[in-house]
Amino acid sequence: MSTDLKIQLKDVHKGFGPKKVLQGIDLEVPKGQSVVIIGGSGTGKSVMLKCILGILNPDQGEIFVDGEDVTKFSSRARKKTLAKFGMLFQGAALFDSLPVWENVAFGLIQGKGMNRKDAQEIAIEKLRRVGLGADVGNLSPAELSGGMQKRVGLARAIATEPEIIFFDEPTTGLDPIMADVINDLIVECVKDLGATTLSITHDMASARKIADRIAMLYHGKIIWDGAKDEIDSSGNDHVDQFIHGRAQGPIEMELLKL
Ligand SMILES: Nc1ncnc2c1ncn2[C@@H]1O[C@H](COP(=O)(O)OP(=O)(O)OP(=O)(O)O)[C@@H](O)[C@H]1O
Repeated sequence: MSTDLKIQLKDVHKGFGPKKVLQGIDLEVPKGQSVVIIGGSGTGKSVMLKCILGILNPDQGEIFVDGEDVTKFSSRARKKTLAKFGMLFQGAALFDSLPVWENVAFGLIQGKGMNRKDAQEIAIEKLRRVGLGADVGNLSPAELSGGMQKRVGLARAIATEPEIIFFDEPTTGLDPIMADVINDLIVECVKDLGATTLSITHDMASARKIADRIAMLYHGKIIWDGAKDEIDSSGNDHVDQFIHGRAQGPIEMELLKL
């Protein structure tokens, strides 16, 4: 594998019983690039991310992170690799039992063993980076609006200054303007860090903003992969239907089968 590739999937398959979800995924994410995976509900976007993170084991295929096949890792080696990742989950996934600053500092304290005082300082700096004042640090996540929670989730994702960041539906549940604000922040923070990112979303406005490259997942395979500027002239009917959100077209209604 080329050293310029941060993440590489080769012929990855994953199913659950008779249900085939991933059916030969090939994907390359070069260092410093932001790739967004689009695709309908239930097409396997989350399953793919979980395979890369080692939460799920693929049935077949290889997944390289920095040239190492993570599917063959021991749990200790996997933990080391996970330390390279930051994640912004759908719905921000914050712990209501912890104040905001401690949510942001979680990876620093638990993952890196940093003392609480230093971790708190970094957390407040990261909160500031995403437009939140130090006072927000002492609130409970339950006291925040959805947009603020996403900011906190982003601050947490960048707190350990990871080499790779996964964004899982980063704009879900936000109004279009707040979504755009979060997209801008994501782009800025990723640029600051020089991070490599892999994101999944249904939101084409978000994909267009945060991606260098877009890949579309359909029926277990990447059916189109190109620079984001090429997506409007992809020449692929499935891609066209998806990006224009048309009910009619070659894509079957996956929902009917779920
Ligand atoms: N642990 C599991 N056990 C059984 N089936 C699963 C499991 N995880 C996912 N699936 C199935 O795999 C398929 C793909 O799910 P996945 O969550 O990856 O879809 P997705 O593309 O991320 O969808 P969405 O955009 O709606 O979040 C679904 O049919 C789902 O039911």
